[in-house]
Amino acid sequence: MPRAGGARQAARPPTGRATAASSPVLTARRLHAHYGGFTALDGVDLDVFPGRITAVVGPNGAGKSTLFHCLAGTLRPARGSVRLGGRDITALPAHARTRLGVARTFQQLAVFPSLTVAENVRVGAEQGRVTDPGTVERTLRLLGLDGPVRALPAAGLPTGTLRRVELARALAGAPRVLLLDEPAAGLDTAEVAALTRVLKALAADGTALLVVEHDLDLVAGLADVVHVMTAGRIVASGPPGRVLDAPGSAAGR
Ligand SMILES: Nc1ncnc2c1ncn2[C@@H]1O[C@H](COP(=O)(O)OP(=O)(O)OP(=O)(O)O)[C@@H](O)[C@H]1O
Repeated sequence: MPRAGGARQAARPPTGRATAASSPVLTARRLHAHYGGFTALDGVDLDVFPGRITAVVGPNGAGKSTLFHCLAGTLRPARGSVRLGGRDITALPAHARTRLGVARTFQQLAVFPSLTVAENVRVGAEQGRVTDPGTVERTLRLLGLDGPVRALPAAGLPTGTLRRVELARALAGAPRVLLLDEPAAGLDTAEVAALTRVLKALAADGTALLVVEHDLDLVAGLADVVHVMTAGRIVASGPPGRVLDAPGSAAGR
């Protein structure tokens, strides 16, 4: 992945346009979710700010994916609310949230194998908040997909490239909020470094990012604020240096 232009060197504190945006764009309040009799989310509050990278970490089974699904609209919480800007979107399905500017990537890659790279990205543009052909080209360039690879079918491309295609697809609709589920899964060290630069550049440009990630070193180098989940609750929040390295941290670094 090529260097993204304008990437910030440091993620903290937010700079540029982001500084003025002090109110959260996406908020979750008192979210509860159950699977049968099992409580997976037990009153989660979360704020996602424009121009910042917010990370959620925690041990297996903590409820991270359940929270992610509630934000993306693929799971309805039993109680609590999700708001985008001032609007209550708790009852809106995923595609309606995408239209309003909440884009996501998937832990299991989700691209159309028979479509080319550029066609996949165009699909994302059509599903998003803004349909602007220029956005597709800009996004392909940002992710280093504007060379010959743009005309190749997605089927058979390496994981690192497909992760970029998926990210490009999510970005092509010019989202206000980008939800990333394990974005570094399957990437090598160089690809993770390149991904980090792209995500920081997006945040510097004002996008709100939420990352659910197992790789705590990536989170340490990426996030402005980290929330640690355990047993369906957020048990610690703060800058990565404070939260991840705290003695006995539930983040487990
Ligand atoms: N569809 C389901 N049916 C029943 N239980 C589920 C279901 N999905 C998740 N759970 C349970 O809910 C709890 C939270 O799961 P969740 O996947 O949200 O955790 P997680 O923090 O994302 O874990 P991981 O890091 O392993 O992905 C776990 O105990 C899990 O077994």
